[in-house]
Amino acid sequence: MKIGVLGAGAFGTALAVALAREGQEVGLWARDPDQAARLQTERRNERRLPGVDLPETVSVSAEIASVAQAEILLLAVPMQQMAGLLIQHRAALDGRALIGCAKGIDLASGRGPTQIIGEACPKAVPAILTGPSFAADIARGLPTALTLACGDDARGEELQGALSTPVLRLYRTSDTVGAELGGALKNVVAIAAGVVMGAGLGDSARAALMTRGFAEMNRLALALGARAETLSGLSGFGDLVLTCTSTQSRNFRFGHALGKGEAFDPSTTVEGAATAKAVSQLAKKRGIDMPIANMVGALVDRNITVAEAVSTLLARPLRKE
Ligand SMILES: NC(=O)C1=CN([C@@H]2O[C@H](COP(=O)(O)OP(=O)(O)OC[C@H]3O[C@@H](n4cnc5c(N)ncnc54)[C@H](O)[C@@H]3O)[C@@H](O)[C@H]2O)C=CC1
Ligand SMILES: O=C(CO)COP(=O)(O)O
Repeated sequence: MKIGVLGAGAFGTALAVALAREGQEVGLWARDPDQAARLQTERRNERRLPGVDLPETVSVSAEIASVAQAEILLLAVPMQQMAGLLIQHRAALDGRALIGCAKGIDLASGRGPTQIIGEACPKAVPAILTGPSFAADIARGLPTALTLACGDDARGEELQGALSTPVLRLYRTSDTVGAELGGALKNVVAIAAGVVMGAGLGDSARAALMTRGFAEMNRLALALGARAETLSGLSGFGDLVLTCTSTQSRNFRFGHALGKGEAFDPSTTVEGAATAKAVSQLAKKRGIDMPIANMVGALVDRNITVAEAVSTLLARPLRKE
């Protein structure tokens, strides 16, 4: 089955490499014609995925219409760009199996990837691929387990089969809400974990933060219709552990810089920054308590200092676990 990957950043390139290595024919779309031409001739994406060669079965193009002819399309662009991309290229994309790979909530609409896909492309089959997986690990062929969520379970099963490889193991669910909220919310908690470590508060504080962050993730996700077991799976708990404990995570590193009072490269994709604000808005509307997400949103906007954020969290009333 031919696969198209839209977005030639770290994750899109890594997925293209992993699938092509198994003999799949993969079209990779880069919106910038110069970048597409460079990737096609140099066979490397040194900026986003250094040191990894593109297999011969990956063809790179800046023409979305040709890549969009594939049976399965993976959308590997940042969350805040996804709605615009789908609307701009609706004619080429509607009616296809569109698998969102972004981990976030759209700040303008409060929606996650599958809802954004469904609204922009009503005839598409929306799905999401998420779970603990650094692009660099996938590209190196290291073993990785992911969650593929599709509301139509029969289509989900087809996609699971088409996108699994011996080292890329996809588990399947029909709980798209849980899968996308797990991936989005863990990025917010990963920023907070980075802040804790950057500010020198220690491993015990990070463990406490992760645990209370997980409680917060569940609170919002269950209120929005997610299943608890999805949040306890790869897309929630699994990815929370990965991103809160690894310096490979950009969200963690961004938080670490905040905690240390250091600058951070603004061109780096940090999904949890906008998503913290989107989450705070969603939670506020529903009267759900999300103290960690609120703090991360305030820190990102520089409305509060790290010291104030920590003392506010520690001063909350004592309560039952
Ligand atoms: N890098 C990783 O390890 C993983 C990333 N993800 C998710 O994948 C998504 C993308 O992340 P990365 O690839 O890592 O980011 P990245 O920053 O490496 O690449 C993003 C790419 O999207 C392109 N892009 C941005 N707006 C676009 C638009 N409107 N049209 C076309 N292309 C556009 C950029 O040019 C860039 O090539 C994020 O939501 C991230 O959370 C998920 C799992 C792992
Ligand atoms: O989602 C990821 C790993 O599962 C990648 O995390 P970062 O976006 O924080 O680098």
